[in-house]
Amino acid sequence: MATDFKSLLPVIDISPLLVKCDDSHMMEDAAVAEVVEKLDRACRDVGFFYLIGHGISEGLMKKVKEMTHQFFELPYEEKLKIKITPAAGYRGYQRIGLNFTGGKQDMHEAIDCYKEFKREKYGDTGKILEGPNQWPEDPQEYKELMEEYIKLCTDLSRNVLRGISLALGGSPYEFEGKMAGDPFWIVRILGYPGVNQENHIGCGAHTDYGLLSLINQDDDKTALQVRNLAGDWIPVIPIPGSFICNIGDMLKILSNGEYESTLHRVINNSPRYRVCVGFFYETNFDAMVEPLDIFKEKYPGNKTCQENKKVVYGEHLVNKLKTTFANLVEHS
Ligand SMILES: N=C(N)NCCCC[C@H](N)C(=O)O
Ligand SMILES: O=C(O)CCC(=O)C(=O)O
Ligand SMILES: [Fe+2]
Repeated sequence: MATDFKSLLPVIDISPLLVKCDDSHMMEDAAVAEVVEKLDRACRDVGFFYLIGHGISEGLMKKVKEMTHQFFELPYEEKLKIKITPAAGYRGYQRIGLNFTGGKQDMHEAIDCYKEFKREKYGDTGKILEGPNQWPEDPQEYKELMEEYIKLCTDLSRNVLRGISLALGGSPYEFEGKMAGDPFWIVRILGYPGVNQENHIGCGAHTDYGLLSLINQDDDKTALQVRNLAGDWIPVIPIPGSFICNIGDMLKILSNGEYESTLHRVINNSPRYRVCVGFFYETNFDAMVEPLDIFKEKYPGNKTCQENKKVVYGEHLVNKLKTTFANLVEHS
């Protein structure tokens, strides 16, 4: 059963897997097999882990956060130039309190971005997300930096998922091809004001929606919390240069419930402003997601998941958007 942990999340050095990630016999390498074993333990016990040795430079990760701080420090009117609206495909800047989780306002502001796609590519389901991303003009190099960063995070996520696919007992490629050969992605650029007496929930308890999340958070504040089976909230103390990785709802379904998407929330108790950039690697937007045959065979005991779960990823995302932005109307 997942989420049975007490304190520190596991730390996984993924570098041996990255060296061999294009070799279909990667599991024959002892160092790769060791990484895969660690991924299995982490995904089974916690659903969250620190990722190190991932090949994205600490300099780039820092620059992304520094520029994000610069953006959120701009005057409100300036930020509103890229305001999120339904007409803009729910892409762009949202003020503090616009995002709802579990029916409550979240104390964060954000820029939401989604992979861009051709109009009508995903029919009626995809329509509400159509539109180009809205990048700020200030800081000037932000768009370019983020596009480079997104490319690196996409490649890294695919490779980490090869390890997770092996960890579940599949080939390295169970989360590619039909399911995620054309992976959708989400980027949330998040800013959390320093501690505030009234409501200090930066982001309420939720699970992430897709396959794998890569969280790049400020090094000097602890705000993210992960819930274990006992119901305790475990703080995720930052490790500089690491990503926090966690499993999303689609991976839970595809794995036939063998791995779970773990609940987490954010409370910035520091007096200082915190930023975090979340990259969310998802299945294909139009994938019909249900437990994979191979994992139904391997884990036949997991009946609840098999019986209840079958969802088109894009519909899952759009449903989440509708509750998250129930207050967002054209003229707000
Ligand atoms: N793509 C991700 N992970 N987004 C999470 C956003 C925060 C939770 C959201 N308001 C909700 O209610 O789901
Ligand atoms: O701010 C964080 O550390 C995590 C944010 C988060 O959980 C999310 O956007 O899904
Ligand atoms: Fe999350």
